[in-house]
Amino acid sequence: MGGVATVGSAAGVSKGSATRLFGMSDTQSASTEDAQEDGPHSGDYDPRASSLRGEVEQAVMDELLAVRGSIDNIDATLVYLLAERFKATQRVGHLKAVHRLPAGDPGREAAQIDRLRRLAEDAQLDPAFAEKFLNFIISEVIRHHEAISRSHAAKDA
Ligand SMILES: C=C(O[C@@H]1C=C(C(=O)O)C=C[C@H]1O)C(=O)O
Repeated sequence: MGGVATVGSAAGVSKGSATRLFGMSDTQSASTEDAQEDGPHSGDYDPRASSLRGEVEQAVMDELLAVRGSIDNIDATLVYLLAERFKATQRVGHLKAVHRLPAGDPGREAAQIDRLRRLAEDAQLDPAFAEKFLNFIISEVIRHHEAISRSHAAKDA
């Protein structure tokens, strides 16, 4: 089986979401195909939604909206990255279920947390936050692995 696919190809990134993912301008990403304003599932998302409208000067609002454009790009990227990570961990879950291995691997987790804390320090991110975030994800992964293991055991019964 091949390795984990790249974020874009695996997630089926359209022109609209590529625009957001990689910060391209509309003209950079434009093609002769149908011009798509939004990504595949952005629905009626309003990037200008705010409770501050009318409360702040227009120039401040404009700057806020510009920065929020970057925040939206980053959030979209995070969703695709997390989706890709969960695809990989689901594969681990099936492997563990087939070979009757425990859902969690505390030794691996300790090494990951140690590494991520150091990476966070390098990146000027709060290491305690990085640890909490990883633990949050891992606990969800373990929940998935337990479910995979149960359904695998039920099939055998
Ligand atoms: C994905 C795995 O299963 C669990 C989840 C982990 C993770 O999300 O990184 C790490 C270790 C395990 O507790 C694994 O063992 O590699």
